[in-house]
Amino acid sequence: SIAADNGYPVQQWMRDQALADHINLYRCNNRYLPDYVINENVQATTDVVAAVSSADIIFVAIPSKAFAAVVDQAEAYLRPDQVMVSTAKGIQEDGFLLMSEILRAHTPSQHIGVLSGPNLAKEIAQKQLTATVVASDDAYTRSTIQQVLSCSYFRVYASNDLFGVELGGALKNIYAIAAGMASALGVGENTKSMLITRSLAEMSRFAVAMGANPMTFLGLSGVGDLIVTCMSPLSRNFRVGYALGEGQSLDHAVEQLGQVAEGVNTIRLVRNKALEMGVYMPLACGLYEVLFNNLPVSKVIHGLMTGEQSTDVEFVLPR
Ligand SMILES: NC(=O)C1=CN([C@@H]2O[C@H](COP(=O)(O)OP(=O)(O)OC[C@H]3O[C@@H](n4cnc5c(N)ncnc54)[C@H](O)[C@@H]3O)[C@@H](O)[C@H]2O)C=CC1
Ligand SMILES: O=C(CO)COP(=O)(O)O
Repeated sequence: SIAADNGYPVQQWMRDQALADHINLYRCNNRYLPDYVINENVQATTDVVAAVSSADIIFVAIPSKAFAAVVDQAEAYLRPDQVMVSTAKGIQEDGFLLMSEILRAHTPSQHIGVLSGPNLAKEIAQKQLTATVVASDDAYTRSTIQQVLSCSYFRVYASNDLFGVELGGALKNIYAIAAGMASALGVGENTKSMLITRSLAEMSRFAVAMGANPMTFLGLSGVGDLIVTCMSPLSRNFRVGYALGEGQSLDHAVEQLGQVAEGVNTIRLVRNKALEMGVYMPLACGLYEVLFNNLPVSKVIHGLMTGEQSTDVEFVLPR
């Protein structure tokens, strides 16, 4: 919609023909943003060939579980000169792949990027002042996305640390679940601050082990996205955590949400990967035990508070 507001013709691909017809007729997506008027430059379609074959830029905004399957449907119609950008914040279980890695493996594009940052969809729809990060190792991709998406309420900053930006978006969902749970349990502000800051330490430790630059976590896609997702009930991951903190089961919390909360799956994948790589992630591992092995939260908190006394910023004073 931002690209359309900026005057570019946009094709929005979706599976549901009735919803596509509704959007084209009434300029409105009732299910997600009933109060938002969709620009005339957006044409909804269920025809993947029509959607991708004439496009210069393709944003893939599909939950990570279905990301590769949808990209595969389009692959035969894609060209190397097209810019392909992922907006998904998750990890594919098979091969522990990031979305940029799927784009690289499943498309001929020479211009791959990711878009990530503190970007709650509902607030962007309200035109709240917002900033994001486009990450790519390709300067053309970065400048093209900055040009197409920047407007009076949306700023696009650039990075060349694709993995760092992408991992920031995926990993913060884990800690948003923890923060939602803490909020439901009525913890103090000191506690929330400790949780968010130690989450950042853990996220950046893991990302560095995966080849990312720790400095990226100082930016919008790191600390920025972590703050918004750990503090806002607009975050679906936060809401799942809140429901768990109120005593609901994980299945019930996810079912009640009715939308994707990537963190639920990401915890499992990251916890296993951390154990495999020997990366110390007490928060993610503790949350995993609560979610999947019914360990009482109080036990996890006790373990965390009495665990190893370590350093504050390990990139300053190593652990
Ligand atoms: N909603 C938000 O505020 C933000 C979401 N994201 C990320 O964007 C990704 C998508 O999230 P949302 O759009 O919010 O999720 P959502 O749950 O609100 O919507 C997902 C959409 O994808 C469609 N979908 C699911 N499986 C599909 C498949 N196999 N083929 C085609 N379409 C399929 C669903 O029908 C639905 O319309 C996630 O990785 C999320 O982390 C990133 C930034 C902000
Ligand atoms: O990534 C987001 C905001 O930047 C959206 O978070 P949720 O997926 O938790 O709603």
